[in-house]
Amino acid sequence: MSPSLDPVASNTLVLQDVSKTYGETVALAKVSLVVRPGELVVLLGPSGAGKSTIFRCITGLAKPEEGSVEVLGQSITVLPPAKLRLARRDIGLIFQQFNLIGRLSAIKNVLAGRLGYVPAWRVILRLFHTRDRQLALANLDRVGLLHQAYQRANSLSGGQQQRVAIARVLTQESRVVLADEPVSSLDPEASETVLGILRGVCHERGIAVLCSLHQVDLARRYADRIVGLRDGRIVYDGPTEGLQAETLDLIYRRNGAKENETEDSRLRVSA
Ligand SMILES: Nc1ncnc2c1ncn2[C@@H]1O[C@H](COP(=O)(O)OP(=O)(O)OP(=O)(O)O)[C@@H](O)[C@H]1O
Repeated sequence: MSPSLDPVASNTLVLQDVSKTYGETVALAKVSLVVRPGELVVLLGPSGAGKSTIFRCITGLAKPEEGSVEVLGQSITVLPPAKLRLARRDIGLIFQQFNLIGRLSAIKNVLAGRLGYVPAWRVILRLFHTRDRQLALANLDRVGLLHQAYQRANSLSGGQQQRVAIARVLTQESRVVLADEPVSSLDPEASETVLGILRGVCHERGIAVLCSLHQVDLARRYADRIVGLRDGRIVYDGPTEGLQAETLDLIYRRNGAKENETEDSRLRVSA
């Protein structure tokens, strides 16, 4: 079924035939994918495959030459700047390097998730409503950090900082979350904790999560669905069980797999 014809997906994240080039480099070639509410989709692909470009197209930071990107039914590719800013409120971002303000407490970082909702003067004076503070505390509790709410962010471990970043997107009340290599700088134990929480909140709150990873074993264990990207093209879209050696060869082009796969050689399994 074409992604845009799926009635559930029309309400979350839909990319259809998205192409993006940088000079001679084809970063994305006719990429179509859907992330539904409460679904954690992991993007796998070697360096340069186009994962970050997908994220930039979804947030409107990169403009595709062709195709459309829809977030919660709004077409990001054609929104005027003021409306794009509003639409971005629905897109929570989780980065490899956490992007917290280190000298501020965990709760102040989490409250930053409300910035799109409160007037600028309240932000400058740091006057958040009680409801916002309660929401921030509840979300810190959800990620297991309530007792560290007033600790400076830069005194927390990497795993704890990433959990603060998750609490921030929950406080933003984003219905779409993009996580760009969220565990790349974490040790194995913290990686498991962070991905477990991300999957938990995705399922509990019906958030559509698109998450890029470089660790195939983690993708297998935490994803609801895998999208494999190679040279800007989707070469696999299907369940985690389909991530066998043959599929990994296609994504990572190992064992002498051909340099130029044709359209027919792509493996596309419906989820
Ligand atoms: N601003 C840019 N200018 C020129 N080329 C770019 C730019 N951004 C990305 N590219 C190119 O587009 C292709 C896709 O890059 P992208 O960063 O999306 O890959 P990636 O899968 O996120 O890689 P990584 O896993 O290393 O982060 C690469 O060939 C890259 O060099």
